[in-house]
Amino acid sequence: MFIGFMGVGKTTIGNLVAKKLYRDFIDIDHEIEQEYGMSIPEIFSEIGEEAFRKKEKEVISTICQKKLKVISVGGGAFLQEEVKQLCLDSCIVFYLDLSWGSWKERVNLIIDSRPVLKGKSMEDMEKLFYERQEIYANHHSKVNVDKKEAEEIAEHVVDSIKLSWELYE
Ligand SMILES: Nc1ncnc2c1ncn2[C@@H]1O[C@H](COP(=O)(O)OP(=O)(O)O)[C@@H](O)[C@H]1O
Ligand SMILES: O=C(O)C1=C[C@@H](OP(=O)(O)O)[C@@H](O)[C@H](O)C1
Ligand SMILES: [Mg+2]
Repeated sequence: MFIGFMGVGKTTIGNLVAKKLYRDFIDIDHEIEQEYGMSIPEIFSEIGEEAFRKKEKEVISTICQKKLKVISVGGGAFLQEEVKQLCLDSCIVFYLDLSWGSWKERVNLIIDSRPVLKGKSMEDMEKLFYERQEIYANHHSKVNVDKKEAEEIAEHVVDSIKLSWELYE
C-alpha cells in the first residue's frame, strides 16, 4: 500500500508496481469515483468531504481484506485513525516521501483535481503539507521520491518487496 501527500505519485507508482509484480492495482479514489459515478472534485462539491471520508473508510476496510493486491490510498486517508491502524495491521505500507521544494514544482499538475487544495495560497498549502507529515509518520517503509522518475521508484519498491520475500522464504 502507498501513502503520502497529494501528488507525490501514489497512483502512478502503485500502478507501475502492480504491473511489475503481475498483481491487481486498486486506487481507492478510483473505486470511490466508480461507486458514485462522479469525479473526486464532483464528489466533494456534491456530497461533501465528510461523506467522502465515510466512503473512503468503508472502501479501504473492504479492500484491505483482499490479499496480493497493490493499493494506493488518497493522501487524506490516514487522517482517520481507524483507517491508519487497519492499513498498518493488514498491509505493507510504503510512504512516498517528497520534499516541499519538489512538491511545489509539481503543484500545477494536480491543483485542478484536488479539491482540498482549492482556493489555497502557497503558504496555506505549505502549512498543510507539513501538518500532514504527522499522519504518515507510521509506515513500514519510507521511499524517497525526490528527483526520481516514477519508473525508477517503482523498480526500487519492487526490489525491496522481492528482497523481503526472499528473507521470509
Ligand atoms: N516521480 C515522478 N516524477 C515526476 N512526476 C511524477 C512522478 N510521480 C508522479 N508524477 C506526476 O505527478 C502527478 C501526481 O501523481 P499521482 O500519481 O496522481 O499522485 P498521488 O496519487 O500521490 O496524488 C501526476 O501528473 C503524475 O504524472
Ligand atoms: O489528501 C487528501 O485529502 C486527498 C487526496 C486525494 O488523493 P491523492 O493523494 O491521490 O491526490 C483524494 O483522495 C482527495 O482529493 C483528498
Ligand atoms: Mg492518487
